[in-house]
Amino acid sequence: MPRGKRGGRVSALEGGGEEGAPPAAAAVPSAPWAFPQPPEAAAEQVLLRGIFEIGRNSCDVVLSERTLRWRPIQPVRPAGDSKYDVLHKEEFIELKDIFSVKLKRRYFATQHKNGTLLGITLFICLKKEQNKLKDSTLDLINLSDDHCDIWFRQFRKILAGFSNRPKSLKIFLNPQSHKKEATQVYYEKVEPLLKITGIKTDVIITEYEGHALSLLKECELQGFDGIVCVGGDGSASEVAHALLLRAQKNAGMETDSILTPVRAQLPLGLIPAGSTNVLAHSLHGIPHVVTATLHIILGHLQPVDVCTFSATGKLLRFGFSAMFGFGGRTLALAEKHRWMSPNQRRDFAVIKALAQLKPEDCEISFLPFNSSQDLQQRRARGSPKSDCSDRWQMIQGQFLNVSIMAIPCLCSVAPRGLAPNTRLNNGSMALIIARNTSRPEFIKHLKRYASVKNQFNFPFVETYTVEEVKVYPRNKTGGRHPKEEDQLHETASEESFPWNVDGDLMEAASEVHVKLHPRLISLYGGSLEEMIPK
Ligand SMILES: Nc1ncnc2c1ncn2[C@@H]1O[C@H](COP(=O)(O)OP(=O)(O)OP(=O)(O)O)[C@@H](O)[C@H]1O
Repeated sequence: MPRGKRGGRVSALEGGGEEGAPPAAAAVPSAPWAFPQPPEAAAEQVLLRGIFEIGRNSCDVVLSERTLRWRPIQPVRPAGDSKYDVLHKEEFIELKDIFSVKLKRRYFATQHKNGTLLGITLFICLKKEQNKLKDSTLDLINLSDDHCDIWFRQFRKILAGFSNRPKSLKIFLNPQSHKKEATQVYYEKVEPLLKITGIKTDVIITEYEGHALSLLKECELQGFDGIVCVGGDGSASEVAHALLLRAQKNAGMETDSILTPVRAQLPLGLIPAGSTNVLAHSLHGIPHVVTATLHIILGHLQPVDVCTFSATGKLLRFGFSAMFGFGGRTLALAEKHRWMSPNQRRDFAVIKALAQLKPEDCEISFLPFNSSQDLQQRRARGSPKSDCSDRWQMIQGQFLNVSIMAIPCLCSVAPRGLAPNTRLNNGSMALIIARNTSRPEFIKHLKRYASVKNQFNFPFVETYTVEEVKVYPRNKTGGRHPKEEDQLHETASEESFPWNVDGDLMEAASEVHVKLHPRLISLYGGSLEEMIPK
């Protein structure tokens, strides 16, 4: 039955709603955790049926296995009055969008206990435009204690049945992120929602770079259902790396050389509060604090691909994306000017790196992604490495920038993503290479990221879908002018090259080996495939 005729999804319940906004049912396409259509009422077992006042109408309310439906009770109507059908249409919410229930009471000014019962308040998650989630409430008014008690218990029972929702979270908060607003973001927007839901929290305010990493090596995680990071990409990536490192240690693996790492034991939630929030943006389709919080509360989990970065056979770190060449130098310059505001130092670093634009003489070997089922199965069985040795390809030359990305890397300057053809968990990475070209051509390529045009449609840009990459800078100093040398030393230490790994500076002296590990970590978030492109 078409949804429009059946009725709307809690459209009238948002306390007047947003001005000019269409009803939620019409405006909100289904997300991956939503049924595209409400389940047929007839097919569902009815759990409770009763009368509540909803939005000033006395309603016939039906609670079934998956939905809560209500329809205003109509007086006997003149036959054939079709207006009534439209005015008194059925509305519904899906139970999986409810995240808390409370008894609603009225208290007088001096009263702190035993207020007058008014009914039940449901706390629900609404899907809005552009992948945004919003919290809202639905009041079911009925003054009868017995009536409300039965319904309240039933809602509590339903909520307890969502076993994937976290009950206890360990939270790492970087107070220095962006313009130092992470603390305010957490206490004003995140904590109130966690409190309403009854989620227990242990909040740790990080004191220095690497603090979360060192705490996560040792701290007690028994009893926690997930970890949350409040901050930007640097913090998020540090916590993800720490969680994965801990998982390897717990599994008794040598963390120096990890070929097939084990999965992280706890899921990670990312609350975007930094100057760059590429990870959270890629995960949620939007860098929005309430959306991120609601994904955590509702236990929406996404398995996400992760890379290992190794040099001379030793693990350097886990990460989701990397840039070498222009991207690495820009970050190195920005880090040297930390005293500037985040936006200032980013703009300054981009301009300076462009002014000093230099290609890197490199050899790049890569293993192209092979999606064939046979190969995937052989790999799952742990077949020897030699199986794919003949598939390695090698390119060499002068490269301005090399990007290796396991996730789409959505951000404000590239709303479709730095690697728009990659997904969070498609088992492959994008290798994007910009060969040497003139500065104006390279700038044109960079500017394309912000537009809807294809940023890769340049003769000097090559893209590959890969599983592994080895980047070998051939000669750091050979043939350079002394002045160029000085400029290089401004961006990296003597014998190493700057890499930008998830917005963090990583310096590596020799060949860096990047390998993709499918679905290595679970992050709280929606699936980008199902999200609405901007
Ligand atoms: N109390 C602290 N003081 C200084 N640095 C910290 C502190 N806590 C964490 N850090 C480090 O700050 C770095 C950057 O933080 P984060 O990514 O959260 O913010 P950001 O504003 O996005 O940063 P950036 O300007 O680097 O993009 C992280 O690498 C993190 O380890």
